[in-house]
Amino acid sequence: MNIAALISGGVDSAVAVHLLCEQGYKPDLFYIKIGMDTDDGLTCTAEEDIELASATARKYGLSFHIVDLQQAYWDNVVAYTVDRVRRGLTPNPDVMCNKLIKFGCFDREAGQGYDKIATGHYASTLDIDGYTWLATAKDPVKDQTDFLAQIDYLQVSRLIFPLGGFLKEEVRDMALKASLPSARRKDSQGICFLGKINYNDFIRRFLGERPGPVVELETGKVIGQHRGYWFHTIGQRKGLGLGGGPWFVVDKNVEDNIIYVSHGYDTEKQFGHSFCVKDFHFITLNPWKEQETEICFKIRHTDTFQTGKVCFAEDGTLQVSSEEPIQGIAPGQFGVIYDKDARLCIGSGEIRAKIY
Ligand SMILES: Nc1ncnc2c1ncn2[C@@H]1O[C@H](COP(=O)(O)OP(=O)(O)OP(=O)(O)O)[C@@H](O)[C@H]1O
Repeated sequence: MNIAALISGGVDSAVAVHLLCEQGYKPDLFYIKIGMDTDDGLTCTAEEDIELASATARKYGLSFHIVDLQQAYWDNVVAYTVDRVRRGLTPNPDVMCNKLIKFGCFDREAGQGYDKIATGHYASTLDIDGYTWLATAKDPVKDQTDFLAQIDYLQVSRLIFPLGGFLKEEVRDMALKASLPSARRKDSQGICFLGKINYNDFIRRFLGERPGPVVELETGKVIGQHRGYWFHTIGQRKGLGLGGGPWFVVDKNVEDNIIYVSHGYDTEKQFGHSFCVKDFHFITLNPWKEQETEICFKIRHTDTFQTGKVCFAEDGTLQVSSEEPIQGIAPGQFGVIYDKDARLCIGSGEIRAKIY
């Protein structure tokens, strides 16, 4: 089998390569460049990544290639991110990077001659009745299926995730035992293009600042000032600069540039019981036969799943409801739906609205 392995310079993808080699495969290794060379302050730690990735390739006698997808990344993922933030929504660049760059543009540029594409994601695949499904990882804390929930059937049926059956500690142990060049490297944090800079600086660069009031939802009282609604997301607690907290962002008025907050950990306003998703994307197929089906779901990257039910409204909108309170439902976030046992990831869609 002909395998292309995506390697980042981090410990996870190096162990994925190690495991493939132990199974007798000789994958070709690919590093994707997505930082912007010409753009001060907005580059990733590419040099160190490339050094460690190529050292792993040398250790196993594998070929190593660099694929430059910087322009595609900026045209697709950065453009999507700025568009959503401008509209007052909460984007998820990692989801779009997987869909459009790692498994989209990469495939068109370099991946086409390969039977399988391997990555160091914590996820797995399961074949059931002749269909391949995206499935969760053994390590619930590291599970990354929520970041993969926009990939399509062609993509999932060609992917392999060698780390799916391991816990993070086991992966770190394997890296140390095999003396991998990246064994002692710290985990990377989220969004690559933000590698070195702060998210607010990134947003400020595109959208500038526009001061406006912070209003207490219950009383209508102005209790502070913000620098632009795009710096704040529903569910946010930190970085509001208000005394006497905790305060949570519970709503935004984009037209009038108002941020609404509510006080206290238990403030009901930060919870909902239901939300709707437009244009829900099924990764493999629609498995729901009943009008209403029990499922698990996530609306952000957490290590626990919530339980609930889904049904389709007449206009094709998917409605997700839960008896447990759902914290910080923010339009733009991906609602990721799993089967009832949180084993299979069924698909995802952007949250349109919280339903009261
Ligand atoms: N720049 C890159 N080039 C090629 N593949 C990448 C790159 N960045 C990430 N990947 C692939 O995507 C997988 C998930 O990346 P992510 O950054 O979300 O997780 P991670 O746990 O930090 O992985 P790692 O420890 O391998 O860096 C990586 O294991 C790797 O296979």
